[in-house]
Amino acid sequence: MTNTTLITGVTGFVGSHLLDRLADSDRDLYGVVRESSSLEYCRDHRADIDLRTCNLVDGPAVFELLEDVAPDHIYHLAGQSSVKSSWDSTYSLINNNIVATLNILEGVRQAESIDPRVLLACSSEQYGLVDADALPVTESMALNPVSPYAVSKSAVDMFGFQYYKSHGVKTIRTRAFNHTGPRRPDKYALSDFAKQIVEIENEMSDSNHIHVGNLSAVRDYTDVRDVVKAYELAMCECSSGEAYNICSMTGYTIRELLDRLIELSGEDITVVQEDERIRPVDVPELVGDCAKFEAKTGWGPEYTIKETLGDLLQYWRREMDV
Ligand SMILES: Nc1nc2c(ncn2[C@@H]2O[C@H](COP(=O)(O)OP(=O)(O)O[C@H]3O[C@H](CO)[C@@H](O)[C@H](O)[C@@H]3O)[C@@H](O)[C@H]2O)c(=O)[nH]1
Repeated sequence: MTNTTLITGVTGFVGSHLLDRLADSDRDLYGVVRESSSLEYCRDHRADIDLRTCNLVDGPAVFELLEDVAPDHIYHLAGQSSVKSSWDSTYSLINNNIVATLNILEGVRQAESIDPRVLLACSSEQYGLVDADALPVTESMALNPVSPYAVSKSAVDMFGFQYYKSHGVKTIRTRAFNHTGPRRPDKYALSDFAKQIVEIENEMSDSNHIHVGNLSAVRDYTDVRDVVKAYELAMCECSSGEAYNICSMTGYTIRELLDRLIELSGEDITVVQEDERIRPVDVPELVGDCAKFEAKTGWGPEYTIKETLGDLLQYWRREMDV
């Protein structure tokens, strides 16, 4: 039995927080990185993480990596995660989300010497259009994806189920609802808003205008640090072949969350909607029910939304310290 964890997407937002969480564990840690990835974060946090360069779309390279590392835990976090840009990158999503996942599942199936648990990072976006009276959504809800991103994640989720049923690959499918926190890239709503607010605070902006998209959408936010805790619990305590929602069970409009960020800053700000930030379809309301996951692991979010938003602003203040 090995004691080896492999993390794909380790240099990404969620990957970096998972690394913070696992850094002091007694497990051997391996990370998969692309040629172009920035490695400083990993090296700063865990000098002895073994980083392997591998293109996950390259099947034979993935098979070789799995044989070589021989993990008993695989956190598969890598992939394209932006819903907004997915309408412009549908073909590359097929590769980076679906083919990459298949390579891992197939590699695990073919490898004779390993039988790891594989956490697949799936998404609430897969539920897509849900009737208001069906909220909060449970895992048994039908998937009605409306973005290319959500279609790709639905395929990842379904392959996870299929590989478990057909081949006994020990997949655990986590369906995380929205999450944010320090280090969140600014292509996502709250981090984008927090960055714009800090630019106004620092007088780096020509005006006190904040540019936004659709503020009426309702989303269920969890702090990324609570999400990676949930991922670790899912890996260690959840049942193979199952899907688990990870969420706060509370919905806010994006407008409410923007207002809270503005209030935390104290700046006088004018909100301006931009057409190019509006999506072809935006799921109106996504609030989850994570009773299944709670019952299995005892997990619940620890960070309040106020702490998360405050830490997000602080992150951008540090990043843009002028
Ligand atoms: N990005 C962005 N979104 C905006 C803006 N203004 C309003 N929104 C709205 O804010 C909501 C959240 O958008 P994002 O932060 O871009 O996240 P997402 O599309 O919900 O996707 C994220 O959450 C999923 C569920 O966990 C993840 O699966 C996905 O990878 C991503 O992290 C959407 O309804 C979007 O239309 C804006 O200026 N920028």
